Amino acid sequence: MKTLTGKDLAAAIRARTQAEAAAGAQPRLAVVVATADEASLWYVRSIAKAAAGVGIACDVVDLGPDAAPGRIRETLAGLSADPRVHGLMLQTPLPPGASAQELAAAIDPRKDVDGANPLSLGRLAAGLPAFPPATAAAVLALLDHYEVELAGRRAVVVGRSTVVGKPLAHLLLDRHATVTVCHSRTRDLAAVTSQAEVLVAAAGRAGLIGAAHVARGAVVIDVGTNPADDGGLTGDVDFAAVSNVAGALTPVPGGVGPVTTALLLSHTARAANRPHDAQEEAHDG
Ligand SMILES: NC(=O)C1=CN([C@@H]2O[C@H](COP(=O)(O)OP(=O)(O)OC[C@H]3O[C@@H](n4cnc5c(N)ncnc54)[C@H](OP(=O)(O)O)[C@@H]3O)[C@@H](O)[C@H]2O)C=CC1
Ligand SMILES: Nc1nc(=O)c2c([nH]1)NC[C@@H]1CN(c3ccc(C(=O)N[C@@H](CCC(=O)O)C(=O)O)cc3)C=[N+]21
Repeated sequence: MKTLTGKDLAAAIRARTQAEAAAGAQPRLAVVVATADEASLWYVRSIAKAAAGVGIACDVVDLGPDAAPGRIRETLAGLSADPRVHGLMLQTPLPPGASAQELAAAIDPRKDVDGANPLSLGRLAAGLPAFPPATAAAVLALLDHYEVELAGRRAVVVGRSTVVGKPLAHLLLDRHATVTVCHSRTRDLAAVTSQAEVLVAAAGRAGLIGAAHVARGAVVIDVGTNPADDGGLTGDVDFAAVSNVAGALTPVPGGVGPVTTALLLSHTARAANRPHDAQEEAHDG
């Protein structure tokens, strides 16, 4: 069994991003936060730290866990219109009553480095240039880095969220995989996932994927980041059990997570240097 770590790939992406960031005006990423969720705040701190390391300015705009949806929307609209800001992301979760899907429509698609605006997902689905969510892009980047063949192969994604499962299904389809998406209403999950040659777990349920869910030799990517009893993080995959069956498996931590952060910054550098790259037809002018 091969362990597919993300650390070296993340470092390579950061090095490339640093060079790209140094090539033009300093890129700036704004992260809007309206939560007290510890995992989410950890991610924000790690984005800010990694940004500093590659020469990208990062503004964290913390509106507090009680922010009204209108206030979040106005903040996003203001940052969308601010020419100093190249990348803009709205952190989830959000306060009760605030819809990420609705609010993300206020993010200028050219600055939508985490692919959250419904326009970005629509363009992705239509095969048009757009920034995919950094997490979905990280899964593809890991598969490419380890030269995992996708064309013609059976891929199964567990999870259908707008940030991970859905965009990932489109990215895999684009690469000519035969894609099945599972969710909480899927009957006999193991019967479906054990057909996968490439299995991606993005359900947010610790240990959901056990040995019986995995075909011998399959490549398994674990997107889950669940709080563990020891205060650390654990994935959706039972690592010990599945490592006896899978051909290759990503660890948590140290797998998809670091690549996600690196790609968010890479998208920001690209948005700064080539603002029309991702959204050629979304805006005229
Ligand atoms: N490493 C990284 O960079 C990132 C990691 N994550 C992690 O990935 C995981 C998923 O995140 P996210 O997509 O936002 O989560 P959501 O809660 O939004 O979505 C979870 C999905 O999994 C499905 N699901 C839940 N339970 C089961 C089950 N028992 N069997 C089958 N499907 C199930 C849900 O089905 P239904 O639609 O029917 O409810 C839903 O589609 C989380 O652990 C999160 O922390 C997220 C973003 C980035
Ligand atoms: N709009 C939005 N987009 C997101 O992508 C998003 C979000 N909101 N809200 C929160 C979740 C969570 N998330 C993580 C990213 C990286 C790590 C990561 O790098 N984790 C380290 C380990 C961290 C540790 O050990 O504590 C690792 O996996 O190696 C974790 C979690 C992105 N999220």
